[in-house]
Amino acid sequence: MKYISTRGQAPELGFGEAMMTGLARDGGLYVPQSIPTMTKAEIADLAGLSYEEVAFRVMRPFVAGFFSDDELKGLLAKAYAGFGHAARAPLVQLAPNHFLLELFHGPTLAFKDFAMQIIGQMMQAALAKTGERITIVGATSGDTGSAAIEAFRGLSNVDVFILFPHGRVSEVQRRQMTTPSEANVHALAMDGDFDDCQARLKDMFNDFDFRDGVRLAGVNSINWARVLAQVVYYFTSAVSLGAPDRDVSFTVPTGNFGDIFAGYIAKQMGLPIAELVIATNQNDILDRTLKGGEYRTNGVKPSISPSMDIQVSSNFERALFDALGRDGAAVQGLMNSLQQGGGFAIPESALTALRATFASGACSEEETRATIASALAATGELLCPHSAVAVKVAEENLGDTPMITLATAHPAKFPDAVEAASGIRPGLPKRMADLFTREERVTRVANDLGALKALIHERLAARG
Ligand SMILES: Cc1ncc(COP(=O)(O)O)c(C=O)c1O
Ligand SMILES: N[C@@H](CCOP(=O)(O)O)C(=O)O
Repeated sequence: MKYISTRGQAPELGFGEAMMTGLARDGGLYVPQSIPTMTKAEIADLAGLSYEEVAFRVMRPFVAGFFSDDELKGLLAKAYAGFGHAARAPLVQLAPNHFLLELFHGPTLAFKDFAMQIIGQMMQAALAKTGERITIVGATSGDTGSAAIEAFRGLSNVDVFILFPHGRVSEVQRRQMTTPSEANVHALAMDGDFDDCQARLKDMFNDFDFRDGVRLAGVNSINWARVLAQVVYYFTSAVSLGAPDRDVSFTVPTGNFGDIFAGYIAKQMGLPIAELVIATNQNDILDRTLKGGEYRTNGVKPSISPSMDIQVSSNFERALFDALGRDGAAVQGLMNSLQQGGGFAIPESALTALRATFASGACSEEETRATIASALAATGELLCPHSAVAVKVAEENLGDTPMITLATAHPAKFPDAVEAASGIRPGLPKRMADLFTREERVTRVANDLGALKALIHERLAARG
């Protein structure tokens, strides 16, 4: 399996190199040269298998040539052993044709654990083969950061620097990132919003002296391996509702577009997905784009679903690449317009292709709060604000096809917002009971590339 860049100018890589590289050297994102498909019979055979076994069958063709079957099975077993639910991603029914896929039973209580736990295992196995040491820098609006720290804390050959927007993540999210005491964990609270954090991360990747000097690696969804691991739960949930003999649709709370892009890959692989519905909060750039044809940023507005406070949606580039007929030069042109002018118009044929796969809807702050309350009253399910955004948009898109809505975080990560909406203050699991009394370790940093690079160099030198 070979991987190519969405901007067409970076070298083709195998799975291991693409995973360790992160951002392509032309600024693009790696995608498989072609998508392996599963037959109807192969999909039907997934029924009744464990999550790990489905993951093995779905991921295997993408990693073949880098990990042997036995290695992959071993890594998957370790990755999901720490999840707090035997099914890993249980499906609960909300209404006759509406199901909720609970993706918050991992160690940090968000869907990010599904990919981060296996990427942690895969990267460690890759490093063991080469004896290298790497520096991970991640940008987070709250959940990727803690999941990355959890996956890499305490390793002697990996340093993890996490940039999060100062004052714009929940207290639980912040403490998950600032209370680990391991010396290889560096939490950095940056002035600005998530888009600024992600822009500085990409700047670091595009500075080859810095990138090569620190052996920079990325664990955001710019890393193809992150997207790949998220494809699996589309299969487990759809099969449990009758796929491949029955179509299903998905509604996905969306920010950086990694999760819904994983659904798009599942569909390409042959899973019968009727609709993929993008659900946004008041940062509705993707909804506006799908409806109006113009991708234009208008400033990040802080919301009660802070992990989705994103306007520059990194993985949308992967969808555009396909919609533009895999024309890397065309993608590069649009990305230049985004960087220089804050947006671009999507060519008509690409827009038609996007609309053939994706639907969309946006949910206001008020609607988010009302949905937390109404879902609790109707079903007993206490939703986090991100999941509530998706439930609201899903409800507007219900039809004859079963709808699966992704619940991406545990409500206890956002206790203030959930309590204000429902009157119930969700509690953290026992293993996290001391989160609020643990000592925090965090460095406040400016939105300044030079200063960030200097700080990372300084920390690495101090670690020896
Ligand atoms: C809880 C939660 N829901 C939804 C999202 C959006 O996912 P994506 O960025 O893959 O679109 C995020 C962040 O990515 C998140 O942390
Ligand atoms: N919502 C995310 C933003 C980063 O997304 P990623 O999937 O690209 O890592 C977060 O919680 O950090």
